[in-house]
Amino acid sequence: MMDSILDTEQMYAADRAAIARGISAYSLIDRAGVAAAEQIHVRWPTGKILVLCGPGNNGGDGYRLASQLHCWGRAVRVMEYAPQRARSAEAQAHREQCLVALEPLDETAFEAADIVVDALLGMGLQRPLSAALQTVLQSLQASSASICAIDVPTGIDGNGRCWAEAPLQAALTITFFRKKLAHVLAPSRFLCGEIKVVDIGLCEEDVTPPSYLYENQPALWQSAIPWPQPLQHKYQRGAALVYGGSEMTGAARLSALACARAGAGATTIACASDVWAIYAQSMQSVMVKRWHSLSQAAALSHSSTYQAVLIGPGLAPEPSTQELVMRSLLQTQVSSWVVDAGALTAFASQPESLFEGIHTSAAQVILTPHEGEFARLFPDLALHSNQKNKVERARQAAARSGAIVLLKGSDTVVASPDGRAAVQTQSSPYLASAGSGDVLAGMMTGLLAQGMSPWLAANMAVWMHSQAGLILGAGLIAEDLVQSIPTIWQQIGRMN
Ligand SMILES: NC(=O)C1=CN([C@@H]2O[C@H](COP(=O)(O)OP(=O)(O)OC[C@H]3O[C@@H](n4cnc5c(N)ncnc54)[C@H](O)[C@@H]3O)[C@@H](O)[C@H]2O)[C@@H](O)CC1
Ligand SMILES: [K+]
Repeated sequence: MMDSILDTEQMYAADRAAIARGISAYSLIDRAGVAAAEQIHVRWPTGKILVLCGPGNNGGDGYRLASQLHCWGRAVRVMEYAPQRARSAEAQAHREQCLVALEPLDETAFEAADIVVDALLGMGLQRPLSAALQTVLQSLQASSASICAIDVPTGIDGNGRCWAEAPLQAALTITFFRKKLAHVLAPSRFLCGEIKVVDIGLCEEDVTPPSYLYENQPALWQSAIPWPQPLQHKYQRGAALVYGGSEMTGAARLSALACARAGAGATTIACASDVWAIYAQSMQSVMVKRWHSLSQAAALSHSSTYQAVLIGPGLAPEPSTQELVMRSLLQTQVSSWVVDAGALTAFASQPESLFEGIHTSAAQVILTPHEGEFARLFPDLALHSNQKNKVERARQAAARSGAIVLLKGSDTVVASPDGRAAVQTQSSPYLASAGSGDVLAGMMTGLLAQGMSPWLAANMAVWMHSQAGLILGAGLIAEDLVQSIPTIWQQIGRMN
């Protein structure tokens, strides 16, 4: 079973469940402190350590780890922020038992330390930082010390929400039991530096109800990979249809090639007859079908010739596209659909009709918006008009639309209407380039054509796309992503 990712509430609930089955709150801090000390000692075997302890249990972890490092002979100082604040009995007990002298916080000491441990605030952060605390963070950041955050870098909460003008940037973040949203979503993930998850005696059964949020890793979809069988012919591997636009013809061509390289046995582009020659001249392994009317175009997906359809790349966001989507989707016999790009924006003025179409259709649909397209379809869930985190926004969009929603970005989230969600945590900024999304949609369509479920195909395609970005790096263009798909397949093959 894969480790799930928790939000702050789920982590507090898991702590309570562990306490209820007999692990004391004191012992949780004990375990957290010792485990964190081990990580720090391994990562920085030498050097002077300064531990900054805040008023809550995050500070409690700080006192405990300082004692442990002291026992191992490390040079440790402990400085307290807001020592007069009331603290939990367990944090107070660890404070009283701290083997290192407690000093008031003194910013001038930062420069003398090689490693500063930030145990100021953790999951309990729930209001904007005071100006005084922000100044402390600024001096710390300006110092040459390496910063190790306990649980989360001070300034962001466990769900990744930022409460500081400039939250701390850590080199290492040590967290407990499971990663929290802050460790996987952007931009907070980038403030954590390297992330180490340590065991403090909690188990998955302590998470009730279970969390259905995961990191997108091969373990999520590996067992469902549609490896071709020796006796299969090309149509048994899966046939895919890609609707091509009349102006931006490159998009559907990229998608179709990615679809074929993702393993569809036969890929067809369908386009209006006046642009047929453009497609036909440039495609070789991909077939090109022409249509003369919208109803002819829609009818292509009314038979069971294809197992997957991609509609949107290169299509104009206009009423005719909306009509094509509705006409084809409502009577489709193709089981899996990807609706992307122009086919999403075409519904900007009436997204409910798209959702109604999806609910009515026999097909399972994946919507693949970036934040801009998402805002057009789900204005109330858009990034700047909704306080909720990206996972929650995508989950609500999936529930509303009845589709798998793949919300793109440096932390692409795939959310299913049934509540499952996954976050892609490894990605490359070079993927933000023209045509990259067309390749992603094509790869997904290719996997769907081979019979993968939409949930798994969406995640696997996102992972493959990210890997391609990481391997290619600077200088990549969308065409390179298509070319690199065989390399990614080889990489996946070696994992089996
Ligand atoms: N049983 C548990 O709850 C465990 C907690 N652990 C640690 O405890 C942390 C959570 O502990 P807490 O819930 O006590 O939370 P924190 O230690 O993060 O902070 C809570 C304290 O900070 C204050 N505070 C909140 N926002 C503030 C702000 N903007 N400026 C100044 N003070 C602010 C609160 O009033 C409260 O006193 C975790 O992040 C983790 O490090 C670990 O020891 C594992 C077990
Ligand atoms: K912290």
